[in-house]
Amino acid sequence: MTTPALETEHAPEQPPAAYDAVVLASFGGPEGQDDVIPFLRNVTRGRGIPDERLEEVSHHYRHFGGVSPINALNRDLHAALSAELTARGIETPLLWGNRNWAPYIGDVLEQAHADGHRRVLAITTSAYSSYSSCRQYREDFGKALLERDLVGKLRIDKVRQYFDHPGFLAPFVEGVAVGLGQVRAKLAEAGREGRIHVLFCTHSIPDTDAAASGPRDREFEQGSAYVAQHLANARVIMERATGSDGGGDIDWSLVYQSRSGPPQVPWLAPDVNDALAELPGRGVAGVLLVPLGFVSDHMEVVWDLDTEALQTCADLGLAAVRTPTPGTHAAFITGLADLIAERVEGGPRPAETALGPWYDVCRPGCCANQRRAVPTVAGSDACDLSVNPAGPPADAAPSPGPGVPPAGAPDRG
Ligand SMILES: CC1=C(CCC(=O)O)c2cc3nc(cc4[nH]c(cc5[nH]c(cc1n2)c(C)c5CCC(=O)O)c(CCC(=O)O)c4C)C(CCC(=O)O)=C3C
Ligand SMILES: [Fe+2]
Repeated sequence: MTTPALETEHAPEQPPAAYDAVVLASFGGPEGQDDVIPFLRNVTRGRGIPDERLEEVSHHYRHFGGVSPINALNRDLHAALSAELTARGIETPLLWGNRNWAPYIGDVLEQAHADGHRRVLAITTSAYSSYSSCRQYREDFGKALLERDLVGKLRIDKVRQYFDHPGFLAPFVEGVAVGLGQVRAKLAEAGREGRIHVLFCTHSIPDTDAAASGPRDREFEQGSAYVAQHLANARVIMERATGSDGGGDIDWSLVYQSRSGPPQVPWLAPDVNDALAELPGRGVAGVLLVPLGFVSDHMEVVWDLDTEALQTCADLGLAAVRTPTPGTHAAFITGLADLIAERVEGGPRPAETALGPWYDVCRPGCCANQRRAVPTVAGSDACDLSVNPAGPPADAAPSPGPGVPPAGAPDRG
């Protein structure tokens, strides 16, 4: 018997394989008023989010009857993607499970194993690289395998982060092109003149998570793969959406939203509302809000942008339009099916920025935000359960790099 290597070098690409099932993995959300608090407890367990923040966020959900839009959106996405796979002759069943609400990913994986599946491919509703948007999914898969005694019995691989896949970008290019026309029309209707500014909006994350995003052995703009991926996307989108109509002089910036955590902990800034407040003084009369960080119109979009940020625009006298998320846009569904086909049948790995195509197998320590080694899947980490089926060795903690919080920092499993 050979001892498994601690830092097994996998290629960033994984050869195509005969998967028994594909699992669409998402965040999950409450489905009624009674679910709101249990859901928020699931999300924030052990993560040092202040009670006042939870209280505030609970009102966003209560405002919509305690129902997050996310589960219905995922059911639609699941139906559209299943139909697309079937139409292409890919017979692999598409399952759906969430990290924070039923159907829980652990239950879905356990059932998949009971149904005879041995190797599954995960695809998440998260496009970029960071702890929250990539590694936490890998850790939750690992936890599910450990808790359900499935280590070594069920293998989970993962589709690469698809921030710069053509199918994810196309709906934004279209949205910005159409949206700029809508803002211009609003200004003309009001007989107003002034510049238009495009705000690309994404989820804020702690500065330490931003610095730890992506593989440790690569340098990124602003020291963060998460930030660099958004900036690279914004440039491609602006070029494509404005290239032909002379709008190339339109200013844009990347801004952040939905910050939580204690105020003394630094998170990516500026907040979208603070950025908006600066614009009228710079001669800006119209604003396009582009939800670049999000896959569908879930709570972060319908509350933080459509409710709060659009109100800020109204207060400031800015004409504003929010562009669509990819949702079930045909190009996005085609793109997700292509990403799955890439792993089932092989084929090209398209990417629209110089940063990608991203890794099928995450590099050691990629997006890790704790000193302790947490079991994962779909990586070349020492703690990857497919590399070390016995679980992470005691000395497998990734060496502390930039962004790794000191020992004793809140556990965010
Ligand atoms: C990068 C990122 C994405 C984008 C990528 C992706 O799409 O996956 C995202 C998506 C989402 N975040 C969501 C909801 C929440 N996120 C929270 C808290 C946090 N998010 C974080 C990051 C992200 N989150 C972080 C660093 C925290 C702090 C706590 C921690 O370190 O984990 C909290 C706690 C309360 C609060 O503080 O807001 C809630 C309720 C929902 C569901 C929405 C719905 O119900 O429709 C979705 C899709
Ligand atoms: Fe979140």
